[in-house]
Amino acid sequence: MTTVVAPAAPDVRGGSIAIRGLGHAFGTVEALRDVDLDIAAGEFVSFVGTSGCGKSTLLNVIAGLLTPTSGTVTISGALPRRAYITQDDRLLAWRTALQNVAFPLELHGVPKRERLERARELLARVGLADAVDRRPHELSGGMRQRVSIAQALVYRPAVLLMDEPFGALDAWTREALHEVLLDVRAELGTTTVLVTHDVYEALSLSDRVVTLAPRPGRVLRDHSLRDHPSPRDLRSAALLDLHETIRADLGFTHSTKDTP
Ligand SMILES: Nc1ncnc2c1ncn2[C@@H]1O[C@H](COP(=O)(O)OP(=O)(O)OP(=O)(O)O)[C@@H](O)[C@H]1O
Repeated sequence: MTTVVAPAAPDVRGGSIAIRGLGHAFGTVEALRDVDLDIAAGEFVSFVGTSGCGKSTLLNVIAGLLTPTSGTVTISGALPRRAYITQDDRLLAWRTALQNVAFPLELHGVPKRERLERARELLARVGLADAVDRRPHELSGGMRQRVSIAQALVYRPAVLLMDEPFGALDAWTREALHEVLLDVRAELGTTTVLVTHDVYEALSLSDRVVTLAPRPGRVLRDHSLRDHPSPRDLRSAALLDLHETIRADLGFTHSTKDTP
């Protein structure tokens, strides 16, 4: 799903996110408790944690789709443009890939020629230049997900929220999309929050990896990767050590280094 929330001045770059004393309960299920987190404008932060620890709930609160039971989320900028990508695409079945990608621009009155040009450019970046005229049912799951990613990026979001966007993709497509994401982020200064189960993915993309503890979900640790500039060698001793530390945060006791 891709939601574009609000238009903003064209020069908006990034948007900082301040989370204070955040808690959320679904009835008797306490999903989040006392989450305090600051994400700077332009920063790339990943949330990792075991299944059910509250990652999606936290992202949904940041997206404004859920009202927290307690605490606040403040995103800087008057009306920062936010885009949200989940694992399931929500493309419009009767529209071509090009028309789907152009759709957020259409909603905000961007002239037709410009919106189609931008949509075409984004589709080319995600490797779908040859599929612009196909409708969703004529695309594979991975291709549909790439259309969703292009649709999220076409609007040049100040804040990009992603919930397992690459989970269903093959390794090559995933790697290619990582590069697109890093390039777009470098160009636009987009503040990016990624929920992922893949610790390597988090380590290769992020400025910070935040681990969450379950029941109730809360911030366990906040690991900075500022000292590891991109592109990163995930086989370097320092990153393998950090991978182990994050696994230990999540309660895994067997080291991947022990695996023959
Ligand atoms: N709509 C809902 N109603 C009731 N409980 C919910 C609802 N959504 C989430 N929960 C519960 O809140 C907790 C956190 O769920 P959430 O989906 O945020 O976890 P997650 O870390 O994203 O999990 P996963 O990695 O498996 O996607 C879980 O115990 C879940 O069962």
